[in-house]
Amino acid sequence: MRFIWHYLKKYKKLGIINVISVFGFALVELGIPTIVALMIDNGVMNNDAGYIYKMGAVMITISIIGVCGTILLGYCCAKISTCITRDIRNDIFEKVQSFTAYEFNRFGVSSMITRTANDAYQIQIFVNVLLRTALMTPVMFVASAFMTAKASIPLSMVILATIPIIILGVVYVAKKSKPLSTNQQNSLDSLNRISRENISGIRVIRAFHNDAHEQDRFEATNEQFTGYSKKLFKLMSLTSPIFFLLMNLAVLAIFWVAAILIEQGSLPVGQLVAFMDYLFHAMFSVMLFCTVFMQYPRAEVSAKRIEEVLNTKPLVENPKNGVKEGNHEGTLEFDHVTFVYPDGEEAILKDISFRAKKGETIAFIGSTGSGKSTLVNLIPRFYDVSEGHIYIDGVDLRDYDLQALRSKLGIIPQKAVLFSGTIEDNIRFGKEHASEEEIVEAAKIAQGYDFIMDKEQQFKEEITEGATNVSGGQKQRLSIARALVRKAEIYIFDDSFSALDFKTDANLRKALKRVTKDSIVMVVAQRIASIMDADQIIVLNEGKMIGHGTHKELLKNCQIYREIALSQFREEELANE
Ligand SMILES: Nc1ncnc2c1ncn2[C@@H]1O[C@H](COP(=O)(O)OP(=O)(O)OP(=O)(O)O)[C@@H](O)[C@H]1O
Repeated sequence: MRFIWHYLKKYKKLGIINVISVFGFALVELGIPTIVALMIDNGVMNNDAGYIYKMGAVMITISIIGVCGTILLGYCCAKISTCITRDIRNDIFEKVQSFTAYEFNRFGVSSMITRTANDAYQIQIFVNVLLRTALMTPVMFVASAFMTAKASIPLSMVILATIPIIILGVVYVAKKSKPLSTNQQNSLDSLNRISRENISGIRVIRAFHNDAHEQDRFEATNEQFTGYSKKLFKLMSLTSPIFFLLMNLAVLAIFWVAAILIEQGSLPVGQLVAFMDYLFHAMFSVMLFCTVFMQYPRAEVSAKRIEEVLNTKPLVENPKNGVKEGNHEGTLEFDHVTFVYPDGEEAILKDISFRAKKGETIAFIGSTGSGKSTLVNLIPRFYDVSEGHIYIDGVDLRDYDLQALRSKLGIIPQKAVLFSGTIEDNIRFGKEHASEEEIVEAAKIAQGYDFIMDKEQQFKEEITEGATNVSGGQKQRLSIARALVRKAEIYIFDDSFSALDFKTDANLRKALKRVTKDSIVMVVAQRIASIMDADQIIVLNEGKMIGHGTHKELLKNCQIYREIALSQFREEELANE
């Protein structure tokens, strides 16, 4: 409830209008039966047509006020509940932006989507019901209970007897529905995860003939989700008929007592009609309140799941008053860096030290799993070092404002990711206000210009979801162009040349040389040919630097580098270098 209150506070004005319309609505709902009673007892019984017309006019006026109140109430409830859901979604999205891979792994992408969409929607439903009924029902209940007691004390006693039974029933339903709601939301997470995996991995599933297995897996989880949903709906749908049964029994008892009272002459007929109306409102208020109470556990589960995301402290935090610029020398330095993944035990990088300056290309090579990607991922602070320091222009990365730090970098990740939109949009992602010339130049350096011009719409060609209408190499070239357009101080090519053919790779490196004179270029590669021109090459093995030098130096003094080189070139080719 604290969570919902936190968001409700923002909409105070609408909340006040909501409360006023609730009171107006209650006044109208209870005013009509009073007028009907007066009409019957004073007008019909005394044959006074003038009195009936007068009361009829009052009734119409009150009804019009009632309609206006109801419309206003509906408007306020809808506006507040949808705005709150929008705010929650925005907050989740903003929070998720600050997450590192560790937090993503902790929640899972599918669960994060369910929390943003489905859990936020559960809150919307609850807030809507809460504003519409939770405020109205106590008002209606107290007022109609007062009116029923005023109309007839003996008849009111009959209703009083049914209330404890209703309360007990509601508490029982609320207790039962909470674990069911938790299980339902968790199985929805699993269902989304399997759907996601199946849709994105459809080609692999088909290639391995695993369609039937995946179908079974999906059906089992779907069955589980349906099971929990059915139980929950059953529980909810049973409450309504049982409640009406109770209400009808109470009505029966009331008529029985009323018949005796009328016969004794102590209850006028008009009072009975009004009483039945008050009773209906009182009971209906209780029922509506029960609905809020029964929906509360579901909303509570969703609120907890959302709060879990919002209260997560990311491993990497933006420092307050972070440094925006260093000494402008154009240097990058690793100083005795050791790194252990947050959920790991062993160090993946051990005591790494090197220095690079602008205009230089520094390359990293080593067997798979030796820590190359981990090393370059420390520069944009996807993770923080466990020991040691990394400096850019003499400033420790942890002291930089995160946005300022990342704006210095042009990253080309191992797996190229493109977004839906045009080719131009995707390149512009690197620099929002890039001119057309800059975009074309970036595409040319990335060796992407020719294939872009071959497309029907050229730079305006739409990239489909999942970038299925471009090849692996084309995707990679677009992601290189996206990084180049920002004219970064440090470029990080994380095995980005592997999807390119040898000729394109060579042309790209040649073109890069021209435009990266004032930048540091970091290249992670598997192919010696891609890095042999680098100013420094670092050879990694099980997280340790086992070689550091130029291609020629390493051929002479690093056994592992020589072995890698010999696996890709003949001895004579290396000798001719
Ligand atoms: N998020 C993570 N949590 C825990 N361990 C990880 C994580 N990411 C990578 N690792 C481990 O860290 C080690 C180094 O991985 P990394 O991706 O840096 O290697 P690499 O040299 O880039 O390999 P490749 O050439 O195959 O890309 C591997 O043993 C890997 O299993």
